[in-house]
Amino acid sequence: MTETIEFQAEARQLLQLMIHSIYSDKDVFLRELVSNASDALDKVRLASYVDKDVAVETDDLHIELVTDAEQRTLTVRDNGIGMTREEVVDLIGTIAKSGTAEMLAKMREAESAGSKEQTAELIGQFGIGFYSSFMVAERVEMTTRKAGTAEGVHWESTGEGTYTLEPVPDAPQGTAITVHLKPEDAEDALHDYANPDTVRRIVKRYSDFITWPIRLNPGEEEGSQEPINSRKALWARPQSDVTAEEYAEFYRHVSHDWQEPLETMRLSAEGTFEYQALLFLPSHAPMDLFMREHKRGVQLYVKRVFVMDDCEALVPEYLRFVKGVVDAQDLSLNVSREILQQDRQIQMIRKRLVRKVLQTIAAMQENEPEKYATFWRELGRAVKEGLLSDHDNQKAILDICSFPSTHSADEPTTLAAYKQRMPEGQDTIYYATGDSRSGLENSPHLEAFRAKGYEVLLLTDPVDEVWVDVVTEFDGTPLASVAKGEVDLGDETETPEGFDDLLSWMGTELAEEVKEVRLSSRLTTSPACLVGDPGDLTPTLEKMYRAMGQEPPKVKRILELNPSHPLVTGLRDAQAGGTAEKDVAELLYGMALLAEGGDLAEPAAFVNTLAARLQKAL
Ligand SMILES: Nc1ncnc2c1ncn2[C@@H]1O[C@H](COP(=O)(O)OP(=O)(O)OP(=O)(O)O)[C@@H](O)[C@H]1O
Repeated sequence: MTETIEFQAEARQLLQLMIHSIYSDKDVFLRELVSNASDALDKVRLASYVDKDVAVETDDLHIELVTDAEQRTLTVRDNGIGMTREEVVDLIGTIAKSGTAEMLAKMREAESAGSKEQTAELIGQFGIGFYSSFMVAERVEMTTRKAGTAEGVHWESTGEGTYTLEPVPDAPQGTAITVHLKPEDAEDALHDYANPDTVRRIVKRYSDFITWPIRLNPGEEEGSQEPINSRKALWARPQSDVTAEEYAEFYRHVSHDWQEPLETMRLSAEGTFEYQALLFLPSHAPMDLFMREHKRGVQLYVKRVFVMDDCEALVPEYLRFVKGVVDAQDLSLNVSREILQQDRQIQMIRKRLVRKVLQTIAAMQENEPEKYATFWRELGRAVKEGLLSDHDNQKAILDICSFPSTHSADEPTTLAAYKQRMPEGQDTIYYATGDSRSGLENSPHLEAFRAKGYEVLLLTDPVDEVWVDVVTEFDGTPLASVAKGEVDLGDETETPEGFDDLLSWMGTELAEEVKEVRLSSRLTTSPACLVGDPGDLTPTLEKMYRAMGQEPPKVKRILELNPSHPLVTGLRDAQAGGTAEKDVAELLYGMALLAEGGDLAEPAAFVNTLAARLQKAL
């Protein structure tokens, strides 16, 4: 009985992109199929270790490639874990990946802008796996049987909207995918994938490191049982033996990222806790970096046997973009994720891995500033989370951070470089936090700092709002917000006198809005600004809480007045003469709020008060 089922909407859109083949390098479809087959073999071996009773065959695990020039087909077969009917529907008929909708939206944008390269780049970042076979196929057939189950299933589709499913009583364990090839088209870089030489070349190029034997046309006379790949685990080979290209291919295999890695790292330890690791930094932020369900972690192997993907225990959250493999010698293959979190050996490996990554970034910063700049632009936002969570490495993380500042419009600065530029008399690193650079640059809080020639860090990432409360100094120099606490810029000017009555009058009039009214030493041109106490929530943080659906505690701030501003001295005199009115105090407060880019609680009331005042002045 054959069933016809529709692809999920996102899957349909992705398939259309494949069929109309926006990706120029079509050979990669074979890499994707071989990569999936290799994963399936890893899984079946693990299943047999974990549960000795399941009826899985693990005798001759391998991948088979069969070409048929007459029928114009290429078949990729594995005797791995296979899929149940439900899994076929869930895994092949739908795309469960986070970020799909976003990626498709971006892709439509790129397409309507006519940028083919950009579309290809997006799809490369996303990774498309099995669907890439539709770049070269008129039709794809798949027969699969889940290891340990009795019945298989046959899947077939032209990629246009629907697929069919049919039970297969006598399917072998694992998955066979037959690609019915489109005609060869040299101009479109569509090679003859029914030609064994072509297939051999592609496997050598893209899949040589796959540890399972890949056999080409094994049943035939000219075919043989000899694998066409060299099967060496890259992380176990001497470093000098492995080429950059081999690393890059392996990176693609473990990360599903089609772009080159930014950095490759090797580490190993001998003795009681023996392990080897091969790690990569990506050259761009993965789609799901800031999504709740993002993946984290590297693959864990035990004595060359794959144990799990995304091993969280090996990588802290803030380094979730690190990809690669850790191969440990003395762990049980049966380990669960929970046990791993407690395992001493894993904790030690994790510690070293973190140090290695931080050192690699530091070296990049020192020796390859452009590469570092790329890294920081793409992934710095995640790294900064470590300032909060990884206390032991806080200093090392601070060292590799760079921040936009008033020093340069486009080049961020490290804290060390900031310190070197500090003029005589400045003993604090100043920063401002907020939504946008331009908002911060124009905020009244910066006035006195600018006047004194003090550089200010302009921190606009959401995470900046949080780590600044935890990190209080860098190399012995305190960090301070320009919008919090009292500032002492070391000026010898005397405290202006005669404002006490004004301050207490305004304090009373604005008691609903602010907790204190005081004179400011941070203003040169604006009449007033709002500041917080050191532990207070900032307005941006308040907004972030609201955006997450939480109502933060109401924080009253402090209104600071510029004693040399005519509006302030005028109001002082009016107050002394008994003619000051509450609405002027409210206007001053509203102006301070607007100047820092804040939102008025009642904009209409503010405008009415302002209009009435202006009328009087005309
Ligand atoms: N040969 C196979 N044997 C068993 N399961 C497979 C096989 N090929 C694909 N699958 C299953 O289908 C899922 C989807 O495969 P697909 O290639 O589309 O994406 P992926 O490999 O998960 O990720 P990516 O798209 O980034 O390559 C896989 O995660 C796997 O569970």
